[in-house]
Amino acid sequence: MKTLDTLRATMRRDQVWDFMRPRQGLGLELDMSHGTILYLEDISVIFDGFRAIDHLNLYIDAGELRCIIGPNGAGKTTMMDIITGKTRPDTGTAWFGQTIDLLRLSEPEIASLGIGRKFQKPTVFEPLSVLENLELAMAADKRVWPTLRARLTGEQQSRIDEVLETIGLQEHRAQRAGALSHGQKQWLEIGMLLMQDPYLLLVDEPVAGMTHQEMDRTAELLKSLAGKHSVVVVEHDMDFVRSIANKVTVLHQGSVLAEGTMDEVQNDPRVIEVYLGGAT
Ligand SMILES: Nc1ncnc2c1ncn2[C@@H]1O[C@H](COP(=O)(O)OP(=O)(O)OP(=O)(O)O)[C@@H](O)[C@H]1O
Repeated sequence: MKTLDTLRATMRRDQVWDFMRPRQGLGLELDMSHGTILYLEDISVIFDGFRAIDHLNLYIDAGELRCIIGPNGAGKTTMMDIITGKTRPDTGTAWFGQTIDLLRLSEPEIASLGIGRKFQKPTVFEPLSVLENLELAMAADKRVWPTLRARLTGEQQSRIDEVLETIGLQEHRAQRAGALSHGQKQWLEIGMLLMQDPYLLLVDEPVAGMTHQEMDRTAELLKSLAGKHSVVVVEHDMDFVRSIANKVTVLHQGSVLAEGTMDEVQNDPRVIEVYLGGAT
């Protein structure tokens, strides 16, 4: 644990761990009794007169795995930014479950409610081992720090083992994160988010730069998370989307152009015209 102490002394936790903060202190309880975890309704975002999001409506079910596709500039990143509180919409509403108004909460508060975000580039701590990275993610909960300093409790150890198995890095637990392949780093970062047991995971272009084998493994991983978590994946790789998606939402010019199974959206003439073209 010496390395962890050194890191704690040098890093600004509020910067690095905002997205991993434990859900505590807000007194807000997620109510998914209607089966929906996220409601974005009539959302618009205007940047310098340009409508990046235009009357967007999007509903995500509890436990579903949703893929969001769309051409460059369609508003996918801006939509994720609204969910996490990074960007405030000019109009519209964003509810987490039945009762939590996301637009009234700060970015760290939203993260602490159990909305985790994985950006495209992996941001693991390269000098630390896989295990230490997961311990650190768990240590985002300050209450765990005194325990970590001594030894992990049985429960904490089992949680780490469970996550290591989910991300398929059991054999690499002692390996330095910097020595992992690109794909393994991405899985480790997903594992770090899982240590916080998020309700909703937002994943941005998870397979960019991956080998085919890594893509297959990532598909399995994301599919295994559905049910236990709601997962929203933004991805350009159509083969990958086809391999994981039940339901696909196509964004275009800041609103939903089409929604349905991969076959439905791929055969939708409007989608073919603005996005897919001959690319599939
Ligand atoms: N801070 C900003 N100021 C001005 N315009 C912005 C800002 N952020 C995004 N935009 C514009 O809003 C539109 C939507 O951008 P966004 O990044 O959400 O699209 P995207 O679907 O994620 O695209 P990509 O697939 O290329 O990542 C784009 O035209 C972009 O240039």
